[in-house]
Amino acid sequence: MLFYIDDLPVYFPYPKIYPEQYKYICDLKKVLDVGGHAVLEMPSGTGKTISLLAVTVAHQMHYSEHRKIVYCSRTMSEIEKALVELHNLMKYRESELGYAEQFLGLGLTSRKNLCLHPTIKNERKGTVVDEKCRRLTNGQNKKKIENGDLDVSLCSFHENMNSIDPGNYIPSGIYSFDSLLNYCQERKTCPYFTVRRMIPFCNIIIYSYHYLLDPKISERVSKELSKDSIVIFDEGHNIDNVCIEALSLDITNDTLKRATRAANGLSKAVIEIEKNDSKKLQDEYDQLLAGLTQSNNEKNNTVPLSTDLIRKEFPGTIMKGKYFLSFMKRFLAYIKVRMKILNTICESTESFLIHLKQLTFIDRKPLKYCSERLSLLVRNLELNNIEDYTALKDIATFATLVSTYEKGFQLIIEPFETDEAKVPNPVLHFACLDASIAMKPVFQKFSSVIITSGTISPLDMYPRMLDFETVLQKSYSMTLAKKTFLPLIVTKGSDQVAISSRFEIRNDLSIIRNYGSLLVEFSQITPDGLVVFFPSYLYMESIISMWQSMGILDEVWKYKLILVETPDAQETALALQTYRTACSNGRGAVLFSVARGKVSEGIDFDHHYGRTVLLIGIPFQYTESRILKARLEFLRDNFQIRENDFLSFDAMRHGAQCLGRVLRGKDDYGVMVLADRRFSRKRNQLPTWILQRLSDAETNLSTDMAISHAKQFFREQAQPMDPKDQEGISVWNYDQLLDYQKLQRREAGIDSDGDFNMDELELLPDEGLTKEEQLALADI
Ligand SMILES: Nc1ncnc2c1ncn2[C@@H]1O[C@H](COP(=O)(O)OP(=O)(O)OP(=O)(O)O)[C@@H](O)[C@H]1O
Ligand code: SF4
Repeated sequence: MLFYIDDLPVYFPYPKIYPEQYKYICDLKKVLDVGGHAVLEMPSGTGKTISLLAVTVAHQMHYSEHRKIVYCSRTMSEIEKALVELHNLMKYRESELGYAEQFLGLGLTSRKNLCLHPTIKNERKGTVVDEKCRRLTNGQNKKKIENGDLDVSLCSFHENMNSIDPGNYIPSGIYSFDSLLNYCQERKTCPYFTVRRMIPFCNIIIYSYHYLLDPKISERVSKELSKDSIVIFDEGHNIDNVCIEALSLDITNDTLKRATRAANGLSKAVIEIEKNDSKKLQDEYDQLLAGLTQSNNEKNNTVPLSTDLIRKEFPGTIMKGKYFLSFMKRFLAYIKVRMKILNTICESTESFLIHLKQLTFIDRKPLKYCSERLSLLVRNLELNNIEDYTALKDIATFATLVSTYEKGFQLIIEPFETDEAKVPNPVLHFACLDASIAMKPVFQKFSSVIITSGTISPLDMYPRMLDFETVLQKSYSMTLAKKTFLPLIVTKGSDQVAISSRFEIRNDLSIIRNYGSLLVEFSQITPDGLVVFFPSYLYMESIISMWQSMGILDEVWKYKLILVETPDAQETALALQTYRTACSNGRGAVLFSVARGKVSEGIDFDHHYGRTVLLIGIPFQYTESRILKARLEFLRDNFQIRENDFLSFDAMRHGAQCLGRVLRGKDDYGVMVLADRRFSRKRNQLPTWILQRLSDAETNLSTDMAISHAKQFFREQAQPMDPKDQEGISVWNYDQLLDYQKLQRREAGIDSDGDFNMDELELLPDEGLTKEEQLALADI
């Protein structure tokens, strides 16, 4: 359907629209008009993706600024899904407009997924694909390969692109990853570089958060995006964790061993080359200077520096390869000494650097360049076995990060892996505590950033944690013609003993038994698929083994097949496949999974794949973790967010994410069981759309009461529903949409005396209205 918001024609590729979609689109338009950032919560499965695309594409195509759209999503499958929706949208626009618009929409993922090189694409690790590709595509190496100084052949897919104009690597259109690979395979060009180099020419680029949030990557991939681009973070409820992970790393004894081995190997290689091919080292040195001069002049293009000045500016200790390696060995030796401890140490980056300087005379400045310096050395010395250098790369990254950021980080050195361990196995956690560090450049650079998700309550937590201001924070409710999902808070078993996953009591036999009978009863009454979420793997394992000894699993087995999520991705994929088969063939299945795991974040259990979701306990983080403690302290001191507020916000957002898995659209239905007595108190932190459907009578149920509510719900859902019943309530056809718009106009046009304000009415555009409506308005 085509409708107008003010003067903006919005093409929407479905014959009907959900009321919340329309309101979401209107708000997005306002945000784009005024500029500024927004946090929006839209119920799960109500077509957030298409709404975002429809309004941003409409905005881009209609207004002269033609603002580029940068759409960030979390996983490759979600990126693919967005590309499919975009493809449908553009096809619909074409059919309505009568011509195909010049529009390019591409998705970017790693080289590992997009490489076509016959041997490199088979490498298992992404880092190896990256490094091998860089060698074949790096300008200087290319010269050497062409001169015969380097014994490898260039990547033909990359070379073939030289004869094509950068704007013509791919014709306009929307390309899913498969169609991109097919097109490039045919033309013998590289899909990865096609997308990277086409970013300036794209109308919309869809990629993962990291390309924008990770400073190590965004500098290379996203620097050409213009300030007025519209940036969208879909599924943004976890954005703070993505920011933190991008700037955190762990160093273990094993990392140190491998890094030392790599540094020794590199030193040997340098000595060898010095003897046999000293020109190579001189070349490496010259390249470093040339590279530094270029990057410096790109960054500060007003004051170009000469190579001589750069030489003075750049720390001499790491200028030449061999000096740099002895510098790295000194740094490694220092870390080794620091990790020989028996008690946990927490310190700031500042105190780490002071201590480092006192003991080793290493300054902050050379540390800053370590990461870049090492990459160049490994690349230019043309060493094979790139995997051998990954640990050294981690150390160099650590050196760069620790010397770059002064605040918002903590070094935590723990002597033992777990609290019970007796044999030391130290870990150095370099933990970023401040998510706003990675977000800051994004908010500074782009004028409109939209963070949206199905579960992002409480909304005001995000502007506080990420340190930005919004022009709009809004949570949308879900319009339903009949109750299609039933949230139930179960606080006690049928024997009236309270149930909870609280650490102190979670292993009580009565609680385990009550959780067990809840599971048995729900397996009995749930048609097809039942998904159970536990707060952690540890708890899931212990409760499963206790259920086994109590005979509970045998009982569940009578009604459903039992499958379990594990940390291994392949095992989990197999379990999921079997789960789906059992749901489809009528056997029915239970899937045990964990909140914060892969299943809870990215897998949809639509229709019969998920008729009940059972949340066993509140998924709090492990509060004894020192990293978490440090983060809580940081949030309290800097953003005035109290520890408990953050912990319960974090647990509830992950809980809500699990609940949302089973409701994937208006025609879907399911029961959401929140089984922990603490949910009763914390229910206000649930997303508005869930809270609105939670009646007071369902917030303190025992197992038997919950079962009777659920039984009745399933019975009602089994009655056939006429889709017409939904019309006007949870879906609007075109006429109903116009009625609503008219109503809105009327409301806007009524002045304080209750009369129509004719001036205002005259200002309203009459596009989008039928002839009769325009006449009716004119009559008024
Ligand atoms: N107006 C509509 N009419 C019919 N189907 C629609 C409509 N809007 C969206 N859909 C379809 O509904 C499905 C769910 O949409 P989508 O995945 O975008 O939901 P979502 O809000 O992003 O959910 P989540 O945030 O949980 O991923 C999609 O298959 C989409 O094509
Ligand atoms: S240029 Fe493209 S095809 Fe060639 S190695 Fe790199 S990613 Fe693979």
